[in-house]
Amino acid sequence: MTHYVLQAEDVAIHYGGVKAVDGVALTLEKGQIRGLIGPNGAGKSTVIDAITGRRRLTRGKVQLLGEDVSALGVVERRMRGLSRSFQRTSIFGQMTVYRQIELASHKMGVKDSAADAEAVLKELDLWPMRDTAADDLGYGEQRRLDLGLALVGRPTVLLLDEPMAGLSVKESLDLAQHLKKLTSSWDVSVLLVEHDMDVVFGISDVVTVFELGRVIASGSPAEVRANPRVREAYLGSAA
Ligand SMILES: Nc1ncnc2c1ncn2[C@@H]1O[C@H](COP(=O)(O)OP(=O)(O)OP(=O)(O)O)[C@@H](O)[C@H]1O
Repeated sequence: MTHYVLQAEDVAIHYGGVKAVDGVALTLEKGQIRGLIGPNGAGKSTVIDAITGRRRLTRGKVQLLGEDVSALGVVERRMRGLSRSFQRTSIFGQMTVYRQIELASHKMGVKDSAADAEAVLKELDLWPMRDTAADDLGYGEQRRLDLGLALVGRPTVLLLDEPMAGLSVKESLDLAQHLKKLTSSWDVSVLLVEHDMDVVFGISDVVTVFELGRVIASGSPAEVRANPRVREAYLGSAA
């Protein structure tokens, strides 16, 4: 039997009559990247909110390392290794790269926050910029710093909502390579919501496609790309 790091079962989030997410099942294995794609309003961000605890489940269950965390809040889930980064950067412009990562680590209660910060910054190739104020970093580096904030305390699962938004092709590629590396060097499992199809199909081990709050396809990148329903509903004939 497969031991999933993350398992969401029959997850539903309804806003009054709007079924933003309805009966979704998702799993992540250790070190796996699952790409989550679908048209605007399909429910991708909502499912991330459901898994992190930002939105209360209308129905369903979320398990982290085999434990039901559905009743826990965002902070408790984060402490147990369920981390996320946001679409918009959450860094402090005037603070140095090192200081904000170390502070985030300290706030999470990590005992040796200095060692934690150093490991995060080295992993993301930000160590040489540790004394630079965030405002003085390039945009791609700021995004890596954002990712760094999500990595303090060595999370097991990382949920990313459009991490490539606004990045150049080169910057996206660079971030994608860092993500891929993290899954092997840190054993992190990643749920990646992203509109950049080259990135999603390039680095995901499995891809899930949403439409109107439901999963319409799931499988290897090649299987999903070849799925007629996906091509019709989302990828278009150019895929
Ligand atoms: N707070 C809310 N109240 C009511 N409806 C909401 C709320 N938040 C989201 N929705 C609706 O839920 C559905 C799913 O939205 P969601 O933002 O999860 O989609 P998405 O796939 O992440 O879209 P995008 O790719 O544009 O970010 C949409 O119909 C949206 O209008």
